[in-house]
Amino acid sequence: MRVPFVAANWKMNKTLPEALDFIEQIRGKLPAENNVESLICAQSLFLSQMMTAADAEPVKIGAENVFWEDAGAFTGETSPKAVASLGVNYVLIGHSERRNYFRETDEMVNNKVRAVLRNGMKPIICVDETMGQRESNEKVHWVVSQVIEALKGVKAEDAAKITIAYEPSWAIGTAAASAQQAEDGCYLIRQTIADVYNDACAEQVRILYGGSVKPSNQAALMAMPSIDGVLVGDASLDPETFLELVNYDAK
Ligand SMILES: O=C[C@H](O)COP(=O)(O)O
Repeated sequence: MRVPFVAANWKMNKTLPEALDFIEQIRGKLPAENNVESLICAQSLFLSQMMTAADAEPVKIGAENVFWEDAGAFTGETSPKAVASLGVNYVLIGHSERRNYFRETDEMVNNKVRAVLRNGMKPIICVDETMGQRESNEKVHWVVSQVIEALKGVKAEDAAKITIAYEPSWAIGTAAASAQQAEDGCYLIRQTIADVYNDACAEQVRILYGGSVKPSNQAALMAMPSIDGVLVGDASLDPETFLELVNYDAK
């Protein structure tokens, strides 16, 4: 049984006071984590303070990125080992903004996925798709190849710790994919995991949809059989809206 998952990606937004104020505003209003797992991924520089502030709350705090080496001469990078030492559970890997603006390749994504797992954390692997790729008839679907490449060298027992987010960049910050388009992408990802590993593993992996999710379109998305949750950017920045998203099944 996969627990529904609502994950916020704050991206490069909020100062430390704003982040801590957000935690105060959601305090005591979150669903129990065995009903809906909730997560806020924020800038690494204030993860520690957020972890402390949210310690007694069911919401988890995650990172938006890490480097693939644990330590060394990599000025300005964020060590996965250091992030794990804070007690962080989840790390977003391979977000389309990282792939597009910072030229992260499938190989880098794979290295980061393995670094996150090696340090006892859980990766949320984002796979992208442009409208051009969606409409082309390439033999190997773009989404499929990103999943296969991201999971190279990952053992089946670790694969169950992974979450995959289908985030077509044509739907980020613009108009969301329809629930059926989102379902098609998530279904394809689950089939790919079954092909790479097996059906039991594919049944355990949670698959999220991301791209212009709001309280108004969330229910239709989450009703789809292959969609276990949502990864939310803009709409997650407002505490009241975030509460609506995580308490979607209490409406
Ligand atoms: O990680 C989140 C996605 O980039 C979606 O962002 P958005 O909800 O602002 O479209």
